[in-house]
Amino acid sequence: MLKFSYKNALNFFREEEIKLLEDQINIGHKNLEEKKGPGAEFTGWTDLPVNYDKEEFSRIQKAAEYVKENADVFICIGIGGSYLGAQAAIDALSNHFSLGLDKETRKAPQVIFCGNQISGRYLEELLEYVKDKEIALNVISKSGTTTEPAIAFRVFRNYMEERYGKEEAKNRIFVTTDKQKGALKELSNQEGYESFIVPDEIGGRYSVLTAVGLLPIAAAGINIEELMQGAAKGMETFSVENIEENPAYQYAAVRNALYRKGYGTEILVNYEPSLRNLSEWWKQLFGESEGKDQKGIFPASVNNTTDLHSMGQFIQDGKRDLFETVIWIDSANSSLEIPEDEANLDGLNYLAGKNMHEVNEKAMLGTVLSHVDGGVPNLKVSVDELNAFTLGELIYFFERACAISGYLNAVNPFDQPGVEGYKKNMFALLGKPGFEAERAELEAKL
Ligand SMILES: O=P(O)(O)OC[C@H]1O[C@](O)(CO)[C@@H](O)[C@@H]1O
Repeated sequence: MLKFSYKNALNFFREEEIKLLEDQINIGHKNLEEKKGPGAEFTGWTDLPVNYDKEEFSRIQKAAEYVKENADVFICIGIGGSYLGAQAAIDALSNHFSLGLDKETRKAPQVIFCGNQISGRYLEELLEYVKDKEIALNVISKSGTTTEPAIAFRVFRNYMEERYGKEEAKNRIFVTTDKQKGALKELSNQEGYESFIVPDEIGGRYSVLTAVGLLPIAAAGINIEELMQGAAKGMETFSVENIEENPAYQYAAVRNALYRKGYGTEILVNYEPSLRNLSEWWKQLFGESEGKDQKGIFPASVNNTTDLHSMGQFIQDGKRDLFETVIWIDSANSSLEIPEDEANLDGLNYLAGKNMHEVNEKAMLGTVLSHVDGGVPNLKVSVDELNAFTLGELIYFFERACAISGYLNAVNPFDQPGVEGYKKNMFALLGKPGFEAERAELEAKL
C-alpha cells in the first residue's frame, strides 16, 4: 500500500493552510472527474487503468512475445513522454546488470532507448553494438514529426531494411503513434507495420500506461497486467474527493503550501539506483505540467546516498528554497548482510550481520532529520515493496497529484506551449523550408 507523510514538513507551514486549499482541490477534482477543466481534452489518463482497449492490450502482449523470441535487442525510439515512462519502469523492475546477462538468463531482450537526443556518436555506436545481434524496433511518437526520434528512425529503418530486407524488417518494426493522422501513421499504413495507438486524449507525459510504455515494458519481461492492476488500485484510492482520505491530494496541497512560502524547487530523492529513471519520468511529468506562465515548482532529483557526497552540501546548507520528497521502499529487496572482519581496520564491525537495507534506512532517516534541521521540508512517499503492481500505483499517484497541483497553481497541467521555442529556432537555423525569415534574424544574433 502506498503511504504519504508530511510530518517532516509541519515545521514549515500550518496544517490549516492545507484545509484552506480544500475548496480549490474540490474544483480540480471535479474538473478531472467530469473532464471539463482547462486541458480537459487531455484527461483520458484519469480512468485509463480500467478503461483501456483490451484488444490492443493483447496485441501488445503478442508483439512483446514476438520480440522476446526474435530479438536480442529491442530498440525503442522516442523522446520525452514517449520513452521516459518505459525507461523508468524497466529500470525499476529489472536486474541492474541485465545488459550484461545473456538472453537465456534474462528471458527478455535488452531494451535500448534512442532518438532521445541528437548525438551522432551514440547512434553510430549503437549500430556497431547491434551488428551481430538480432534486433526489433519500436518507434514511438505521437506527432510522428519530432526531430530527434524521426532522425533515429530514418537511420534504423534504412539499416534494418538493408540488413533484413524490406519484408523481414516490416515484421520487426512496430509503430506507436496517433490512430489516424501524422507522418508515422501514414508510413506505417504504407509499409504495413504493426501499429499501436497513442490515444488523442492522453498527452505524452501521461502516456506510460498506454501502448507507448506498455510494449517496451512487456518486451522487457515485466508483467503489464499487474502494472495495470496496480494503477487501477491507484485510481480507486487517489480519485477520492475528500483530501483527508486521499494521499495524492495531500501531496498536491502540501507542495503548493510550500511553494507559496517560497520553496520553489522540489527534489525527488531515492535510495535505490533502480529508481533513478523514475525521477526522470517524474521530472517531465511535473516540469511540463506546472512550469508555465512564469511560475511553477522546479522539479529536480538526487540519487542517494550517492548524491549526499556531491549535492548533500547544497541541500543541507545552500540557498533555502528547497523541499524534498523521498521515495522509500519499506521492504529489504536483498538479503545481503555486512560481513564481520577480524582486523576491523575500517571500524565497521558494529554493522556486522546487519542487512544492507537496515543501513540504507538509517542513512535515509538520518538525512531527513538533518535536512529538516537545515531548513528543508521533507515529504515521504513509501510503498511496501517494489513490483509491477506497486509501480502502477505510484505512477497513478503522481499523475493524479500533478494534475491537481497544476490546477491549484492556476495553470493548465496538460499543455506545453514552451517547448516550441527551441524547435522553432532549431528549424530556422537548420534551414527548414518555411523558416527563412527567422533564420536571417537568428543568424544575425549569433
Ligand atoms: O511523442 P512525440 O509527439 O514525439 O512527443 C514527444 C515529447 O515531445 C513533447 O511534445 C515536447 O516537445 C513532449 O510533451 C512529448 O512527450
